[in-house]
Amino acid sequence: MQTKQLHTKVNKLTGVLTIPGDKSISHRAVMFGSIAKGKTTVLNFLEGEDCLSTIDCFRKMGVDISKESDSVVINGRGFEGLQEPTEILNVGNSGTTTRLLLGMLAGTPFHSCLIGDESIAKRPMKRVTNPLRDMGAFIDGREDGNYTPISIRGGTLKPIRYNSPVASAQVKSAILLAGLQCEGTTSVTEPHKSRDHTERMLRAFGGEVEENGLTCSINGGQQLRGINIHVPGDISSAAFFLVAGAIVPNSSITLHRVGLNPTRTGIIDVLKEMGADLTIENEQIEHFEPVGDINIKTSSLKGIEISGDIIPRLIDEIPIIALLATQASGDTIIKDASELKVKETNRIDTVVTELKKLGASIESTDDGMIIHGQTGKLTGTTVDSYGDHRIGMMLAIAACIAEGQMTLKDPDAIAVSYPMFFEHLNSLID
Ligand SMILES: O=C(O)C1=C[C@@H](OP(=O)(O)O)[C@@H](O)[C@H](O)C1
Ligand SMILES: C=C(OP(=O)(O)O)C(=O)O
Repeated sequence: MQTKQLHTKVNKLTGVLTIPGDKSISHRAVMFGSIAKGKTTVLNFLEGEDCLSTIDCFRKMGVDISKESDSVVINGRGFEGLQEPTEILNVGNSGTTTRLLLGMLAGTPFHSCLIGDESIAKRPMKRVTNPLRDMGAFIDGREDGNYTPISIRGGTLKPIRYNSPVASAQVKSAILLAGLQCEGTTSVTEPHKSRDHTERMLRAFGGEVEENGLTCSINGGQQLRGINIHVPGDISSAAFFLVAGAIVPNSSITLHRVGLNPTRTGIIDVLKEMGADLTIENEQIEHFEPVGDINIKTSSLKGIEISGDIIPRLIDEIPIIALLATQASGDTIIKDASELKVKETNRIDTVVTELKKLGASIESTDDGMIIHGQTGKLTGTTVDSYGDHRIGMMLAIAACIAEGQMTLKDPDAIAVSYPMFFEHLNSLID
């Protein structure tokens, strides 16, 4: 197992960063580009391992995808251009690849088999395989199609009206992508609004999707056309530096061209409510997603409650929010977040275990955690990412305010979403 010595107790973090491309949007750009007709050019594509897994899967289905100096170019030939893969499709560590791909393959007239890494093999897939079976796909896998390896043979699909028990963009997107391949109207209703990148991108590719409150509907048989996309910086990656800027003394960090899609900006709302010194400039819509520049300075913070509708808007940021809360006065209570248990790790357990090792006062609850802020200094020790990129990055930011030495096990996991993370962090350290 690889380990990395982390920078501890840094004096300040200052500088400007351009955050790498959004992971959710990069996945979708390759997927929609593959099922559209014509050329799609993607600028600022995230070269993280998860998105590379998506490219690899579509190449195995015969899609011509090339990497140019500053872009990825996809020559789409429509759904009918996808070919039966002769090899297993390896989704790596990526839940988004697995679930959206299953939605696409639900209607393709061939067989495919999906495998991934150890973490993917533990993530529940029935949330998509059940509704896709109801639509007419033939699916098998471990525990009746709940876990990879999963094999799928596309069928002649019929539309459904699906009431999703979870607010999940992966579930919503999988069903909409299957709905695109059947006659009639398919709709998905979710308990809270999840990220809407699929809906925005479908429209940008010339498709139509209706949104009515918490329900999204799509008509089958639409033909998408290739487009040019400039992927915004990933707010989920920016979050690590937003928190770092707020908690490291004497800091001021500016992040350029960060995606500010309202279904993703829960982290900004939380930082502001906790009292962070944060400003946003140059807000504009680029292509079909809002972007802007964010500045954050060392801040005096107070604990808050985070629950309900905001949870899907910051679900991937909860590990770094937990660290933020250790530096705030009073308690921060995170509720309604049991989805954390089915991410790359059980993020309630891994966050609480690792922050406790550093001396934080934090406890897990059934659907979240309670953090008692400012109860003492964090002290360096050996910590573990458990192969989860977001846990690894949270711990590297924790090191910046910890005393003593700190070693991170399995730092390479970070390349899943942010291969340049340590270069970017080092560039801000005095
Ligand atoms: O659709 C997407 O791109 C994603 C949706 C979220 O998952 P869920 O749909 O499971 O909430 C998120 O946690 C994941 O990182 C990316
Ligand atoms: C949960 C995540 O991604 P995925 O579901 O695509 O593995 C994440 O990036 O935090």
